[in-house]
Amino acid sequence: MASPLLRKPSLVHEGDATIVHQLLAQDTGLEYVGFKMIDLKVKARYEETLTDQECCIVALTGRITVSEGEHHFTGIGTRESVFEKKPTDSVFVSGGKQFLLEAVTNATVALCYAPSLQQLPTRWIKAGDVGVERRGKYQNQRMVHNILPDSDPSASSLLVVEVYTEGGHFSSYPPHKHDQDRLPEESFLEETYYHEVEPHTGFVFQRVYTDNRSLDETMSVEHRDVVLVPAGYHPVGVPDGYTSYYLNVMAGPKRIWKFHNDPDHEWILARQ
Ligand SMILES: O=C(O)C[C@@H](O)[C@H](O)C(=O)CO
Repeated sequence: MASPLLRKPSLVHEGDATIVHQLLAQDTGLEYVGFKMIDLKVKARYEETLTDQECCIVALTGRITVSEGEHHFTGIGTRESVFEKKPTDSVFVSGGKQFLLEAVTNATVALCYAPSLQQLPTRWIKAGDVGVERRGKYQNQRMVHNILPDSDPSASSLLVVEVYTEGGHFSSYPPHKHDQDRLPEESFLEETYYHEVEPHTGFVFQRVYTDNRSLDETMSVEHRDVVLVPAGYHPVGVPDGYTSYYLNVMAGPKRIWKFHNDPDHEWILARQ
């Protein structure tokens, strides 16, 4: 039986847009994180009015114009494939506002949602301002694009990152979790993983498990699948020959990413 945490692309046509994923509270049971993935053909338009959620619009591939009120960010987006491995542009919009997307080329756009706790200015998060971070060693090396990290005060509850993991490597590893609101040791954050794999016929493995194993799901994840992480450790392993990309959205009661490593595997970090 398929895991309830693994969501396959659904391809629902809505006007000019194809909704590849729509994972809102009613679809997932998540309280804080929402996610949509949308494909737009050139010249297609997609409009949305935010209520109590803020949104980070990530120009995943292709070029789009994003308009909100008097703001027009024209032709933003930097890549034709996420596997060009360069940062892209995003736009942050607070709750209560309306935005319009117009595709300048064929485009794929991620809409990342979390509760809007404060009205904040609409902001173009420029590709050039996205922090690129290399983490880990040996087969634990991976590259992270920090689109909306907790050090950036542009959002009230959203956190957004992209991660690249080469074949034969693990990321989100050693396994860590952030499912207890007990700062300063750990924060409570739900998380979604939107995965892409190059070549697209590939797959990765993701395990989501808690200390007492009341949750313990190991999933074969394919190109464009989403994995929900309501709680627990959530490592990703990539088979040889394939490259993994994922986009993470995180949110919880406090906008701090403070994770707790699985003590059984934390020794990985201490290797010389
Ligand atoms: O460092 C990584 O391998 C990426 C993870 O930190 C990932 O963004 C995540 O699990 C966040 O909680």
